[in-house]
Amino acid sequence: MVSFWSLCCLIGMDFATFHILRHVLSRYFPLSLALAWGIALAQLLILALVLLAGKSIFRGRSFLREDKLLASSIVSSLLVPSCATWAVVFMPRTGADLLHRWGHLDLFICSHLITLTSALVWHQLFLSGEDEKGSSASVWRLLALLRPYSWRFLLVAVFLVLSSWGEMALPAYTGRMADWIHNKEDPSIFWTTIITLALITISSAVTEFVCDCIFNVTMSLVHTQSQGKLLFSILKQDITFFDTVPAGDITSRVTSDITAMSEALSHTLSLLMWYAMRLAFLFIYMAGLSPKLTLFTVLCLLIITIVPRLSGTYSQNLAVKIQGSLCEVNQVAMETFSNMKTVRSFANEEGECQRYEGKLDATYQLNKTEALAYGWTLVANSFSGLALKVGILYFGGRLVTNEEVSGGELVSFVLYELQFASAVETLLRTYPEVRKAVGSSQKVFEYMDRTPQKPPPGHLAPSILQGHIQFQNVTFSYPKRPDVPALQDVSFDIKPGVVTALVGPCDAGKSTVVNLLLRLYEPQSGRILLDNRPLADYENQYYRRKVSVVTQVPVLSSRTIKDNISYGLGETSLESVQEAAKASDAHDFILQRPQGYQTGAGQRGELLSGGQKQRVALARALLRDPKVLILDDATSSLDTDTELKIQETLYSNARRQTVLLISHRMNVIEKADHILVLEGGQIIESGNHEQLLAERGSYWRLRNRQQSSFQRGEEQQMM
Ligand SMILES: Nc1ncnc2c1ncn2[C@@H]1O[C@H](COP(=O)(O)OP(=O)(O)OP(=O)(O)O)[C@@H](O)[C@H]1O
Repeated sequence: MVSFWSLCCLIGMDFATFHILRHVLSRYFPLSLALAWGIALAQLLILALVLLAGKSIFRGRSFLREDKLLASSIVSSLLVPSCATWAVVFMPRTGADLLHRWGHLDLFICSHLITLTSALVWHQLFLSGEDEKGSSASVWRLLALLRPYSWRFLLVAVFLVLSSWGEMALPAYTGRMADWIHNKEDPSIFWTTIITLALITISSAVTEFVCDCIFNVTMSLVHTQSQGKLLFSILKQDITFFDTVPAGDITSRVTSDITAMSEALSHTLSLLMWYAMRLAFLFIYMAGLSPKLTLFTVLCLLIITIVPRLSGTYSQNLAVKIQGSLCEVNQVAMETFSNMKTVRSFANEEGECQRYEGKLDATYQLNKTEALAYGWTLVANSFSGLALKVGILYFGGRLVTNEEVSGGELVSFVLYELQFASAVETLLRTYPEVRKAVGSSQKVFEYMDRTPQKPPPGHLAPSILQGHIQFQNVTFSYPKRPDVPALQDVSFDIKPGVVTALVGPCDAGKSTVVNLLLRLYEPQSGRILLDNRPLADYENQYYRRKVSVVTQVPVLSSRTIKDNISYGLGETSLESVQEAAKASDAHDFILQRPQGYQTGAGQRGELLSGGQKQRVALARALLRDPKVLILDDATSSLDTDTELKIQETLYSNARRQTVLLISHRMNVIEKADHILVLEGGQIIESGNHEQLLAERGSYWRLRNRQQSSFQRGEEQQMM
């Protein structure tokens, strides 16, 4: 909206320019239409120049910045000359009178009031401005959700028309009864009227029932489908999205936002439909009875709809803020529950409670403001509705006394008017809810419309894969830390069918290599090839089957151990699961459980120890018989014996599989066929164990450091 001060300035400038121009020009020219147009155009030119100058001088500030002021200047400058021209052509006396009064204060105020009212009505009917464009776009997006069910809504519309039409019967027949009583007509008319009225009322109730049923069933279908669609859109996002958007935020969108959106949509849509249809019928019937009174009603209606529009914008902004605040509350709760052991071990339950209460308090403050805003909206709406009723009754009363309508018609009209006013009131009350639904839907649509930032899916799925991996000048930084490269110009080969070890101090970038190999992220520059083809060329499912990873802290889910091992493979035989478990040395401990492979692993695998989880995860990777097996510190929780057993399996397998081994334990690394040393995101050494020791470089230092700390530990134990 144009700011108050900008408007005051415009009116002031308008007044000043008009009077100066009139004073100067009327000295030389007689008062005529030509002079009026001359002054108006000169005035418009000056105002436009001042507005343009103000816009460039006060760039970035709201003062005098709005383009809408130009439209207002055009209307206010040209209004009187245009009216005078029309009047001179069609009503010469009025035209002369208008020209004569031109420049007087009353006409000046009147012309500006007309400009202001037109601007308000224009603003009311045709949304403009950036925010509002956004909301109207969301309203269309909301309605687009209903498009697949168009035929159902067509049916709803048919029943709606029938039922609303039936509702018009009561006032019409009441009017007829009033005329019948007044004129003492034939008694049979009384019974005919009553029976017809009863039949129409019953039919209207039945059609309303059918309409309600179809509508509610359709809306719950819309809700379910939108929820599924939203979850699907989120799941297909790139990992960067999950890195940057807090989990609480995402959960909030899938649960509370979409529910709020659907509920508001179904509730407000049904109200809007019913009352809009009723209004249409009431308008037709009222216009049939008294066009004058109907015109008066509609004009009043246009003016009072400005109130909900203003409060609706405020409610919408508040709704967005409340949703954001709720997300933060959820985020704190989720973070606390998922780190419960850490919270307990640092005895920080009270601290977490305080953090949660702090976030809740912010939400409470916003809710309080929302409650006040809602209360104010209700008061403003009922006040405007009441003003409309009083106005209509006053104007209607005058029509009766002027005998422009009959007694029965007046009764019908008053009944229609009351229904009309209550329908308007309901629509006004519904309006902030529409804005609230739009507020909730904006974020939901933001997620639904988000295009994942990943390369298009590949289709390569060769029957024979060597498992040769090449990193060629790869540079990568995480989206959360775009300025700090985790890998810098890294190039190396992982030869097929051999065990390659990646070693380096903490934060060297070892897990980042794994993340890139898993295609969780895309490098900013350089290429990663598998059998000389970029990773993105491979079909996703194929790639996930051929490249398997076991991480240091494997994530298991709350299903049986067998199902955890065969995760993502569908129906798998127990024999093949057992074979994989034997290879990862998990078979024995699984059989010791009362239910063997059917034992539940607990939520996130909490019923298993760290070492057991690692062995189950290793079995899960081995079951897929991948061509490339990546072990990212995957045996760190195992004892030496178990680790040795697993190593034997890997090395015996090595002729068939490419293995990338990442470990901090040098005794695990030294047996690898090829060793890469990574430091500060760069490959600084490569070769086999003996070659690297001979170089006496970083690898040599790492090994010595580990050996001396190991010896120190043993000495301390012996003391
Ligand atoms: N998701 C992430 N977002 C932002 N930065 C990250 C992310 N993951 C890792 N990093 C940063 O990238 C760098 C390399 O981390 P990476 O986990 O690859 O090292 P690492 O060699 O595997 O370490 P460690 O041996 O301790 O596991 C570190 O500086 C780390 O802080």
